[in-house]
Parts: sequence; structure tokens; C-alpha cells
Amino acid sequence: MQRLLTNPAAAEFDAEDAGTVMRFLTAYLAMTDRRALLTGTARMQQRPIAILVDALRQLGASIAYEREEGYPPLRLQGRQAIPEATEADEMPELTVRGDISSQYISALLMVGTTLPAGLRLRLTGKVGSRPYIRMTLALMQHFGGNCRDLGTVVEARPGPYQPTDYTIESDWSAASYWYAMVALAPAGSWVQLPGLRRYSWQGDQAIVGIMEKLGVTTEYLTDGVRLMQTARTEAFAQDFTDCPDLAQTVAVVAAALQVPVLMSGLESLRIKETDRIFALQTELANFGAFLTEESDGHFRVSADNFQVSGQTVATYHDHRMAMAFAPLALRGPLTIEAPQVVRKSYPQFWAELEKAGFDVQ
Ligand SMILES: C=C(OP(=O)(O)O)C(=O)O
Repeated sequence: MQRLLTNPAAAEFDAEDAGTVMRFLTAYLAMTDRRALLTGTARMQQRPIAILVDALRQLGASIAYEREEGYPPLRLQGRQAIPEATEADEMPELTVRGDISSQYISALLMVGTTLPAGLRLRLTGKVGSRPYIRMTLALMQHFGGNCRDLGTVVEARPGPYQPTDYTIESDWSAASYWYAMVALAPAGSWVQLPGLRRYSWQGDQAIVGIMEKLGVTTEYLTDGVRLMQTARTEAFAQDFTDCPDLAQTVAVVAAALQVPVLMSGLESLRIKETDRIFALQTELANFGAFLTEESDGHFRVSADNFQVSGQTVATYHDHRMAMAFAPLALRGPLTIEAPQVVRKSYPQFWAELEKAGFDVQ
């Protein structure tokens, strides 16, 4: 994102494998008069974007699909000039599906403040990743944006953003892999992670409650957290609608500890970096574990005889596959294919593992 935003003359924008970048940049560029081609990796070209494009078109953006209808690459042809708002102008209202990706909603909200009369979104369906919408609104407000969360309706009112200081929180999604390590480590192990906040805007802080059931307790420190082992639950059900990026971490730990977990809210996993359900099912099977769909949308993790004995884990161009399976090295040697995938969200991951005492070759 930083690379693309700091290249104002560019006519082609390659978001690589970052869906967030693709969606946010589409909305951002669509609201300018720029002509640009937005593209990404082969997988990015399979990740849907029609909901966002349709909404932006209704706001006056001219966007064409370069290849397949509904998917990147996108050709942006500039936006029709919009007249200044008058007192009588009503806030435009768009109906947007909330059950595919919260990134479309965040993207629209952030540009909504730049529209003459703002923007109201009416969200339909089972809204997923709701904490990301809340985080977007909170950050917009932090930077002077005027916006409101009314549940199924979210609003961005017109007005400029203001530069202001902001300290970026440490990443609870990345922390989830350290929770996994504490869960799988020998008795008495603990880990301290700086920078994580008790009052966080991130939905993936849900890892605290989930891992409590898998034997990891969290102590909040002045700066960060200490993770320690505790007794674990025998079996539980967990809905990942608000925190889909934690699903892989939890599935792997539950399988390794042989704690049966019934997982739901996984609908969005099929359109992430890879089809994460398929990837998990395939790779867990090599360890004697299963992710089985019991009823519509409910998957049970189970394992009879979980063994780590030199398996090779394919990562499917997905950083979270690599990082979710890596903690299994605490139970035996294993090979992670294409380890450089971690560069997407946690480039120092392997170096940090070495620092913690793992033998990484
Ligand atoms: C947000 C993520 O990916 P993307 O931006 O590609 O959807 C992620 O995996 O955490």
C-alpha cells in the first residue's frame, strides 16, 4: 500500500496478494480523476470485487473489468465530476452485502467522507468481520472523520481528515501464532509479547478467550501481554464470523491437542489467499487430523492420533497456512513449503522463531 500510494504518477498498480490493498486502493483511486489499471497476483484475479465495483459505479466511478467480470484486474477511467453539495442534498444510500468481505465496506466508508453529501451504507446478509468495520470507523474518527455506526446502517459524513498522532497497535492476528506455541510447548512455558493492548480495536483479540479454552491464559502488562499455560477445556464450539483469520491457528492447535472443536462462521475462508478450508483439510490429514463439515457451515476438528514426524506442509501462497502450522515444530520436525509467504504480514516470523529457540533451516 505504501509503495503504491507514494508513486503518484503510476498508471498501473500491482496490489500483489493483498486483498485489503486491492479493495482500499480501488475505492481511493475511483474517487479521483485518475486513469489506472489495478491488478494483483493470479489468486487476486480470482478474488471477487463486484460488490465494491457496483457500489463505486453508483457513486459515479467509471470502472471496467479488464478480463473476467467481477474480478481484478480493473481499469479505472476516472470519475464524473460531482457538483458541490447543497443544503437540500440528501446523503446517498447504497445497499451493500455485508457477508462477503468487510473490506468493501471499510473501503467505501473511508472515501465516503470525501463525497459532497457523504455516504450511507445499508448492510444486508449476515455481516462478517464486524470488528474490522468498527476499527475502520474508530480510525476515521481518530483522524477527524465524522462517521456513525448504526448497526445495519453505517454512515460517513462529508468532511476532511486531519493529520494527527497515532501509534499503531501490535497485531493480535500475528500474536495468535505465539498463543499456539504456548499451547503446544512443554509444561511451564511462557511468552511475553510487547505492544499488544487490552483495549484494542482489533477483532482478533478474540484469540485471548479462544486460547483460554485451549490452555493459554493471558496476563496484561503495562506494555503487552504474558502468555502462560492453564488447564484446557475438553471440547467447545467457536464462531469465527468476527475473526476469520484466527480459524487456521485454532484448527491446528485443536487438532494437535486433540480437543474437538466445532467451528462455524467460516464462509469467507474460501475466498481468502487460498481456499483455506480445502488447504486446512488437506494439510491436517497428513498429521492424522480432520476438518469435517458436519452440517451446513459447521466444521468439526478432530484427530485420533496426531503425529508430527517430518511431514511437509504446503502453504498455498497463504501466509497464515505457514504460520499456523509452524508451531507444530514443538511436537517434531516438519518442513514448511514456500516459507517466504510470511512476508505478507509478518516478515520477521522465522527470525523471531529462531530467537525463541527454534532450529529454523
Ligand atoms: C487481510 C488479510 O488478507 P487480504 O488483505 O489479502 O484479504 C489477511 O490475511 O490477514
